[in-house]
Amino acid sequence: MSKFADFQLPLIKNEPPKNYGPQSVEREQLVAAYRELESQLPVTIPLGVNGKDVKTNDIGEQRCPFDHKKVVARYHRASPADVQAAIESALEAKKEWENLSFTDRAAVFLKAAHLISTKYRYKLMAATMIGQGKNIWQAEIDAAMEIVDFLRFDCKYASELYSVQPPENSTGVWNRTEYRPLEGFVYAITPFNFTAIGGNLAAAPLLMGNVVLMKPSDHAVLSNRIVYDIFVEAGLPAGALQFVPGDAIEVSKTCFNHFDFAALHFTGSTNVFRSLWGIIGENVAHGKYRTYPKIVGETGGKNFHLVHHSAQIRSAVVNTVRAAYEYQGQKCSALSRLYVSRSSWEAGFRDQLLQEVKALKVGAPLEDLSNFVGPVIHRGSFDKLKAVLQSAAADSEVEVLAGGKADDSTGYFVEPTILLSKNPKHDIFKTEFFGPILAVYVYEDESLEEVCELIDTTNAYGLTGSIFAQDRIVVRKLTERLRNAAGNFYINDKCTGAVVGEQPFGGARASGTNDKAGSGMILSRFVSPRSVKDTFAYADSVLYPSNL
Ligand SMILES: NC(=O)c1ccc[n+]([C@@H]2O[C@H](COP(=O)([O-])OP(=O)(O)OC[C@H]3O[C@@H](n4cnc5c(N)ncnc54)[C@H](O)[C@@H]3O)[C@@H](O)[C@H]2O)c1
Ligand SMILES: N[C@@H](CCC=O)C(=O)O
Repeated sequence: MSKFADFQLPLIKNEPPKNYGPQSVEREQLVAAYRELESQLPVTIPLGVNGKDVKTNDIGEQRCPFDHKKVVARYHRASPADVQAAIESALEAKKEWENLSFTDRAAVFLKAAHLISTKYRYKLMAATMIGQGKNIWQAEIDAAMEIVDFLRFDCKYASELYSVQPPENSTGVWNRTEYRPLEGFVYAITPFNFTAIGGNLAAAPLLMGNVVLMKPSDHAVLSNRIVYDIFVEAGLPAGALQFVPGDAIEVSKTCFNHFDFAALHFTGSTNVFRSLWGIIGENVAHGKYRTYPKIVGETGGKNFHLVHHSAQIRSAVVNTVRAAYEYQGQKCSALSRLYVSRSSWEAGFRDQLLQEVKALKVGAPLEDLSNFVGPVIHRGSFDKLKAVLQSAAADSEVEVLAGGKADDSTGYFVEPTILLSKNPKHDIFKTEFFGPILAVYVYEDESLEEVCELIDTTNAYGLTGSIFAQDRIVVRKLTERLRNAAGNFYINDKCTGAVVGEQPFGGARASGTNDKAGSGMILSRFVSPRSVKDTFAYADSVLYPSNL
């Protein structure tokens, strides 16, 4: 592969938001795209193997969470033989894909970003709204802005990584570091809740020259397939990315049993990730793989807001409501435990919080644009959340301050709920519910150290957290004290809404490997660097001076 210049990437900037206000062009175009997609349901989705659509005899259904009778997609499910074929054709495609220059690989993803920002923006948003139950704004920040940002910033970070070269060359020597793609294939498993994350789980390793098998979440097959099609339209060669929806355990088993399995790129729940790590670890112990697979996973959270008595109350309330209830609390970053000082609680926090939460409208995204809270994703989630509400209502240690009801007559709707408890070790402060349920503990103003200890040790997670305080000395102390409690830490802001290029995202402890999606750090997990020493001097004596 000849090289005649060091090309510069175009200036990489965040995708600007559109605002979708009344009478705006973007609102009109989005609604039109939504209606068009709605008229085409159910969409048939084949596998994408070696660049070809493959149909199987095994059909799965993705249903609309706010209207569960409506089938959004009928998707073909891969058998073990289909997955095996996908792996072999990915390994075949690898030779050409990894030998393309970085410029050409980056061009594919910059073009995909452009296509999503323009031609496919509203289609991808509509699929995310109908399939995953997002309202307009939540779809815009995910299926338009964040995915475009991932694709563009990945190119910038990859280019920066490639430029990291050994700082020293002895006389007559040229040292170089080559960032080789992994030997084998990458297996990407996507979550339901972010179209952008699904896209980036495939795109990040692909950009570094890897080939990828993508198993979409059963509840995001439509949006994930549109992303796959966009990558292909942008010039991704056949076979570099294989789209294999199917039984999660079966598809994974075939991947994990393959000698050339080189990396897992996962986003989803903690328990699933732990079990996958166990399977891979066991296989490693039996020498099943060519190389030690990389394991990259972003998982659950039980994220906190800590409101100090010096906090500006109104701002802390507004941020609390948004963080807990946007997208029905189904962001891994969502707020689910609030620790508020008694004086703030009594000086207006409580009343404003209740007033705001009771005013939140619940319903389908386009039925009424003022609906702030939509449906939870599926029957399993609805049943689990309903059981949490029932047990809270019967629990003498818990007071239901707002919400508490659930209705699945048309869609999976759960009321935005506030649970107050005097027991800070209650399960409501420990378990990730992944729904619109906020647990509240009111602490005495003078017990700041005790509350920090609670935040840090009550559960196993370490994903996101925020502190609200105007007193700068307190801000400094809390920032130090809670250093390991969150991988994304916010001061006087909500614990959701990380922006690629601004706040690389991820947490440690039970929340994941903290490789930070939307940064160069994660890209470095998908390469196997080679150090090359190129010597120009001739050797002419075996003995060293010290041997003389
Ligand atoms: N930390 C982050 O960056 C981040 C981002 C988004 C979501 N999440 C987490 O994801 C979870 C919600 O997403 P979800 O409901 O899609 O999670 P999930 O764990 O149920 O599913 C995630 C993916 O794993 C697959 N899967 C499920 N069981 C499997 C098994 N036994 N073997 C192999 N694959 C399996 C699913 O089919 C899906 O594709 C929450 O816990 C949330 O906190 C974390
Ligand atoms: N990056 C998103 C969360 C992604 C997880 O679901 C945020 O910061 O809110």
